[in-house]
Formats: sequence, structure tokens, C-alpha cells
Amino acid sequence: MRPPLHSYPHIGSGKVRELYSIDDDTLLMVSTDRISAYDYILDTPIPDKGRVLTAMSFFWFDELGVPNHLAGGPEDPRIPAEVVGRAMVVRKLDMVPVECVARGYLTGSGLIDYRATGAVCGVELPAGLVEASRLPEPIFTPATKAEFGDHDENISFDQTAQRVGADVATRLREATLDIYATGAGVAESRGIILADTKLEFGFDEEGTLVLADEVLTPDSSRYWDAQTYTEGQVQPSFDKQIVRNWLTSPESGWDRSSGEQPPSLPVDIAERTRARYIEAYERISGRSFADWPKGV
Ligand SMILES: Nc1ncnc(-c2cnn(Cc3cccc(F)c3)c2)c1Cl
Repeated sequence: MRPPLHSYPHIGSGKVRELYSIDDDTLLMVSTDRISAYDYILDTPIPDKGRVLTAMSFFWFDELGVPNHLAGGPEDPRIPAEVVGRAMVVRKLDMVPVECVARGYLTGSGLIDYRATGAVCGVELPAGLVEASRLPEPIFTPATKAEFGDHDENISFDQTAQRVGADVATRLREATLDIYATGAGVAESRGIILADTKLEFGFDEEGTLVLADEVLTPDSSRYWDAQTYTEGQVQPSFDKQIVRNWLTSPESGWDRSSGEQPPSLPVDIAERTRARYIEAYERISGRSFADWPKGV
């Protein structure tokens, strides 16, 4: 008999995720079907998004083979029936207060920093790079964890070292770049560009640096379709572009500059977006999403 979700104290919320306490040493990370676009949390859920992204994290934890925070499998008996398939039982860690970002391509806040300074997080880059340029080699571009709703702030390696110590900063950079290289390599072989990713680490009770949170998902990474990749323009998001295009089309009646909450999505937009998440998972993992557990 699985425990009910309400038996676990709720201890945190992300934009699209919830965190509960199972006991002093263990947490339950729940992914919802919520999707965010243009910094709004939309009021239309994407069916199965939480399950697909959870399946992706389990795949990558398995694929990467580095110490991670998983404390149970996808059907661990501590997972309440209503969230089976979209929840992970994880070890409670002493989290490192730095967002560990690796970038293989120049876009978003990295491009803004580059245009202003010729560097990203203090890492000098060649002149002449443009939107979506592939970087000569992937770079570590850490950031501070922003308060809910705010954007993370890019910081340099030295600033990171001042926060966590030079040794830990060095280990974070190595682990982040290694994990990104593995993920980007697997994705590229399946026709998906992993342009960047954000990882979180923590220390376990033995002092081991452990990969935590979600890993290499479309919510923590930029996924681009390699077939349409074109340097010099903003790339469509593999998973979110259908939603973005509808919201900025006349059909939605929404004005992005209005500051108003976007309207609900049409059923077919939600369904097509669900299909994109499933396609990304099945192409990258080589597994069928139909085999992934489902709750009640
Ligand atoms: N293994 C861990 N040990 C201790 N803390 C965390 C931890 C804390 N915060 N977050 C991010 C987050 C915030 C809201 C909802 C989420 F599902 C996840 C992850 C983890 Cl993963």
C-alpha cells in the first residue's frame, strides 16, 4: 500500500516541480504537467510532461554513471500512487548554492554577456560569434540561484570559488563539463542539439559530491533540432516552440508586452507539445515511453 501524498510535508515548489519530505534523510521530488513560457506558468497542463521529464532524468542518471542522489527506482513503494511515474525518491543532500551551467552554444544570457564584454562568466570567447554560434569548446558558466521568479545571475569561476572554495569550484566545473559532454554526445547522435544545461550538486553525509535535482531535461537544458540548426538566428525550442508560436500568434489574442497572464492553450497545442516531449525522450533514450510507469 503506497502512502498518500498528503502524508509527506510539502517543503518546496519550483516553477513546475514540488518537493516533499519523506523522512530526515529522504525527499520526494515531483514533476508536474505544468509548463512555463515567457516566464509565465501557463494554466494549461501538458499531459504526461511530468512523467516524460522524470523518465528522462532516470535515463540520464543511469547513462551518466556518476554518483547521484537517487534513493529508489521509478516505482519505489514510498512513491504515492497519484505521482508514480513523475516522482523520484532522493537522498537529502547538503546542496551547493550554485547553478552549474555548461554551454556548448552561445544564446540567452550568455549571448547578452558576450555582446557586452566579449566573455561569459569571465571566460573570454573569440570575436565574431553570433546568436546560436557553436563555441570552440563547451564552457562552465555558473550562476547564483535566484529567488522564486527571478532570473539567475551569471558569476565567474573566481566568484564561485569565493562561495564554495577553489577545490569544490574546480570539481564542479569538471563534473559539469563532463556530464554536458556525455549528454551532448548522446543527444547529437540522435539528432538533437543539447545547447546548454543546468546541473545541481550536493554533498552527501560522506562528503561525496553528488549529482542532484533533475538532469539534462528540456526544462533544465536547451534542446534544439539538429536538422533545423542555423547559426545566426534564435533556434526554435524542440519542446516549447509550438506553445511559444501559438502564444505570439494573432490566434491567441495575447499581447506579450501587456504583462497579462497568457490565455489557456487549445487542446491540439497541448497535445502536440506532449508529443514533442515523448519524441525527445524516445529518440534520446531509445526506450518506449509506453513502458514508463503511470500512477492512478
Ligand atoms: N537531493 C536533494 N537534497 C536536498 N535538496 C534538494 C533540492 C532542494 N531544492 N531543489 C530544487 C527543487 C525545488 C523545488 C522543487 C523541486 F522538485 C526541486 C532540490 C535535493 Cl534535489
